[in-house]
This record gives sequence, C-alpha cells and structure tokens, in this order.
Amino acid sequence: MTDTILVTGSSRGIGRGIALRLAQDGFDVVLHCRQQRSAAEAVAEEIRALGRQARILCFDIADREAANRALLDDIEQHGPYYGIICNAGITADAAFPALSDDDWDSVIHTNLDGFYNIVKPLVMPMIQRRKAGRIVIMSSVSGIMGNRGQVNYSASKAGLIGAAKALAIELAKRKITVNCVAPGLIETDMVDEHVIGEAMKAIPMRRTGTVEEVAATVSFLCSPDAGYITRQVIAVNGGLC
Ligand SMILES: NC(=O)c1ccc[n+]([C@@H]2O[C@H](COP(=O)([O-])OP(=O)(O)OC[C@H]3O[C@@H](n4cnc5c(N)ncnc54)[C@H](O)[C@@H]3O)[C@@H](O)[C@H]2O)c1
Ligand SMILES: CC(C)C1=CC=C(C(=O)O)[C@@H](O)[C@H]1O
Repeated sequence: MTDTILVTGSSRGIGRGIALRLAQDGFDVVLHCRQQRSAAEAVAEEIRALGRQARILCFDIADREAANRALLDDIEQHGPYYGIICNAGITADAAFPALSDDDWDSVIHTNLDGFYNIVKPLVMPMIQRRKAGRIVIMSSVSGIMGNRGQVNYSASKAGLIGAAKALAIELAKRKITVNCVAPGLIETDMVDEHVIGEAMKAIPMRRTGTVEEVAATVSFLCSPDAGYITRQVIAVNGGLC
C-alpha cells in the first residue's frame, strides 16, 4: 500500500509545491487548506493525474478542536499517516514597538500552536503503525538568525526548531524522524516585492529560492534514503545566514 503524507497549507505556495513533489515521488497526499477548497481541489486533480491519491481536509490549524476532529476522523477512515508536513504558517510583520497584540497572538497561535494541534492527535496512531515515519516542520531563516520586523514570526519559527529537536529524541527509537526545513527568501504570495529588493544584497546567491527547491528537500527527508537523518534543521537559503 502507498504511504500517505499530510501537507498542511497545501492549496498554494510552498505547500502546494511539496504536495506535488511528494506525489511525483510516489506518495499519496492528504491536502489541507483553511478555506480555499477550490484551489486545493485543483492541486488534488494534478496529483490524481500523476496516478496518486489525494483528498482534502479544511480547517484552521489554530483551532485545536477543529484540527482534532478533522484529523481523527480522517485517520479513522483511512488509517494513520506515514508522514506529516507542518507547512501552513503566516507572518504579521511590524517593528516591535508597533507590533499589536493580535500580530503576536495570531502568529504564535497559527505557527507554533498549529504544530501542536496537528502533530499531537496524529503521533500516537503513527507510533502504533510500528513502521518508519516522517515529520517535517517548516521553520525559517528568521527562526535561526532573527529578522528585523519579525519578532513574533522569528519566535514562532525558533520555537518550532526546539519542538522538533525535542520530539525527534522521543520518536527516534520508533523510526520516526523529525526535522525542520528552514527556507530563506522564497518567492510566494507571502513575500512582497519590496522585501525581495531589500533582502537581495544579503543573499550570497543574489536570488530568491524556488518552491521546487524547498519541495525537493522536504521530499528527500520523507524518502527511505533519509532514514538516519533526524533532529536536524536543513537550511534552503542561498547562503543567507
Ligand atoms: N516564502 C518564504 O520566503 C518563506 C520563507 C521561510 C519559511 N516560509 C514558511 O513556509 C510556509 C509556507 O509559506 P508560503 O510562502 O508558501 O506562504 P503562503 O502564504 O503562500 O502559504 C501559506 C499557506 O498556509 C495556509 N494557512 C495559513 N494560516 C492557516 C491557518 N490558520 N489554518 C490553515 N491554513 C493556514 C494558507 O492558507 C496558505 O495556503 C510557512 O510556514 C512560512 O512561514 C516561507
Ligand atoms: C530575511 C528575510 C528576507 C525573510 C526571511 C524569511 C521570511 C519568511 O517568510 O520566513 C521572509 O518573511 C523574509 O522576511
């Protein structure tokens, strides 16, 4: 039976790229979106055209009850997942004195609580499969080096690295690897033109990264070849550090 991987936030951007790459590499995919079901449906069609299965879950990852309900219902019907890619995330950038309570809360609730809300209900069923498994968490260069205007976002992405490293220790004996991918500046809807212009001189390769470059790294971490890689942060950032 083909292994199944959940990719959160996969109706567009990096998540969509990851979902398509995983399907190309032989996995069935559980797509996830908040509200953009028609965009997710288009990704599902692309996956089916590759000969792989795809289904869609829609919920807000910051809503613990909704996440629990949707995920437990899905694995009850289809069985536990081989892999989880925690990709969905947001920014709400502002210089720290101008950061609002909502900017702080929404980013922490989505990016950091979102990891807990997704992985917690899925991890015991994954362990009970008694097979190898993969958890990949999307951090950011901002979580490693900090970034002006992103105190909230950098905190959430650094928190994910700590969480991943701790969970990796707990799951290592179960053959479930846990790693972070930390992209630099990747051209998606999340990043505006002004940020790209400003950042370019700090990127040694003098270019933004592509969705496909991040997706290839995630898919490698999900492959059998990556079975001895755990508790790591893999940077995909053109030398930005
Ligand atoms: N683009 C970059 O330069 C960059 C760099 C480093 C890390 N990242 C990280 O990569 C991931 C994907 O980013 P992207 O550039 O593709 O952004 P994006 O905005 O294009 O996509 C993010 C996806 O997450 C979903 N999402 C956001 N909040 C959600 C919620 N509460 N519930 C459900 N879904 C939600 C969105 O609907 C969207 O589909 C994010 O975690 C981001 O922090 C991006
Ligand atoms: C360093 C800067 C150009 C940058 C890094 C990471 C981001 C991310 O979304 O993770 C971008 O928001 C961007 O600010």
